[in-house]
Amino acid sequence: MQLDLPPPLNSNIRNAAFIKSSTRVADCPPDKLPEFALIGRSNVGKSSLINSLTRNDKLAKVSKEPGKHHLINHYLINDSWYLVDLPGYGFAKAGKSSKEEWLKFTKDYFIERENLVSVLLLVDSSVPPQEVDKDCANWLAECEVPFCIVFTKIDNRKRDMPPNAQNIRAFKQLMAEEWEELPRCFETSSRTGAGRSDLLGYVASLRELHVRST
Ligand SMILES: Nc1nc2c(ncn2[C@@H]2O[C@H](COP(=O)(O)OP(=O)(O)OP(=O)(O)O)[C@@H](O)[C@H]2O)c(=O)[nH]1
Repeated sequence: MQLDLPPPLNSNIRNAAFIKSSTRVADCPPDKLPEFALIGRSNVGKSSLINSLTRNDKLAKVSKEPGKHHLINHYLINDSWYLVDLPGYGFAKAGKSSKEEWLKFTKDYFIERENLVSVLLLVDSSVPPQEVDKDCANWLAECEVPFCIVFTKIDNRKRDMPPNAQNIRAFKQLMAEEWEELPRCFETSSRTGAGRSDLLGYVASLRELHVRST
């Protein structure tokens, strides 16, 4: 029997453009196109990953100083879907009020944004598991927001830290204590491009499912 499926979407990125920064969900671009949001601790490498995926070093601003941006940044990919950079969480200098603000801000986004297909939760592989990342994963699951885990900086071995592969294993073990099944995990480096095509392929397959279901 021949199944009448749409042709698979191409995972290549041909063009990418910054569209706008929003301070409120209400100000985001119209929610007609599928979108994928990057979230993670401040400095985890969100902007670098956007630049690596799009092969455009100038698209998203890479920062030396953590926790500087408090905006929802929309990038239009191939004129057909969005990559969205959300403010980082868990930066050391943040006071209680800015943490609460972060929670409210991003929670609104997750609840209100109907075209959100999946969150990419970025976890820094160069440091041992951080409680705040596990909390974020649990929080996404509780809110029933689909997400995958993207380990970043696999090239970046810190001298005083355990090897990255060990940190990744430890994070998965920590999650496995509470989760029956782990979400999809990717191991990436924006420096070397490792994991890039796997992640783009996954995003393309989710977009295909999304297109079929709408
Ligand atoms: N070695 C290495 N360094 C990386 C990688 N990705 C990001 N970095 C570095 O990590 C730092 C933070 O990167 P960003 O991409 O600005 O991180 P961010 O999550 O967007 O930061 P905020 O906007 O502060 O939340 C920069 O110094 C990057 O050069 C990577 O794959 N390998």
